Amino acid sequence: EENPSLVMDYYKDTCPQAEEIIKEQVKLLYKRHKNTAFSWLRNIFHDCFVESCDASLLLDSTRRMLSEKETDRSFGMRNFRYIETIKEAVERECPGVVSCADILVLSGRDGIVALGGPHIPLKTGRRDGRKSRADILEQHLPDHNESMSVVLERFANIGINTPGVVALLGSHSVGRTHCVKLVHRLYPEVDPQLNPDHVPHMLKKCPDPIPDPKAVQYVRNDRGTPMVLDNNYYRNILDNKGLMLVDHQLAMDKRTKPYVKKMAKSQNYFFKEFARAITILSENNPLTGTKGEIRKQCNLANKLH
Ligand code: HEM
Ligand SMILES: [Ca+2]
Ligand SMILES: [Ca+2]
Repeated sequence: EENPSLVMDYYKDTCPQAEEIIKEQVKLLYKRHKNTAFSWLRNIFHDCFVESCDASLLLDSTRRMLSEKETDRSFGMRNFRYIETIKEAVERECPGVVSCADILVLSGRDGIVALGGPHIPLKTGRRDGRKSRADILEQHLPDHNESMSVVLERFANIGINTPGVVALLGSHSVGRTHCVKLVHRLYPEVDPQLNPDHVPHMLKKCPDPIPDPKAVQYVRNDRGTPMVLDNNYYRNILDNKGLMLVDHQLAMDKRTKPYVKKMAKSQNYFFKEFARAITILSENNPLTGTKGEIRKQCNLANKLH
């Protein structure tokens, strides 16, 4: 078949331990560096949303092409070297069998669990792309102060509806945002839409209108439960404590606000919509069958002979 679909447990005959090994590695890494779980979750968005879940995100720059990782939209992304740790563990057991694209998605799934989120059964069988998609990345990934209309439209393009978008942005219930992405809300004057109780904290964390690019200055996305993927994000944004403009808009826009309120009230509803949307995102336009390849190392396309 030309375009086989993703299936549950694709590796059951070729590498039955694959999902178990990935889960174990995600747990071990999480013990040492809690923020790896944030990265695995964010990776699903940045890889899958730009045309395809093909691990193009993980490729290093070459002489001919800029990596996706090095674009401004990928600002702050981290822990890529630990994806190689997971890949190496899988390769030791089953060399050349499991794609980086599947490892990226499954580590994201297991990262969500580490953060207290739902367990989401996901299909596998993705293969790895051979080229960076940095050139078209901005056509897909919204900017942090994009309008809600653009955001909703871009997600609709891959089949994710409004409650799905609201749920996915709940990922900003964990992790951090660097001051470079926030200073426009603080200087030259403070955005009057920001909760005045939240402003001193933000000013303390981001004291310079032009942050020193080398200083690691950031604000935690959710001051209440920064390490937990929960519905506290929705309470924050309803309380005008959303850091990015997109977060704030989500609680203001009449199309999204009803879902924000519903998710603020019900963690169950948030998790249900989140699981549904992650599933759609993770199945966006994968390479299957004979397309692409199984990379040996996640940061490099294989050498062709
Ligand atoms: C309109 C859509 C979105 C925009 C504009 C956006 C933008 C951003 C920005 C600017 C940051 C801060 C990066 C930094 O300064 O270090 C961030 C962090 C993060 N985003 Fe998003 N995001 C969006 C949707 C998503 C989605 C759909 C997910 C997951 C499925 C996600 C997961 C995360 C996570 C986990 C972090 C924290 C990363 C860390 O602490 O290392 N985001 N996002
Ligand atoms: Ca990709
Ligand atoms: Ca939280």
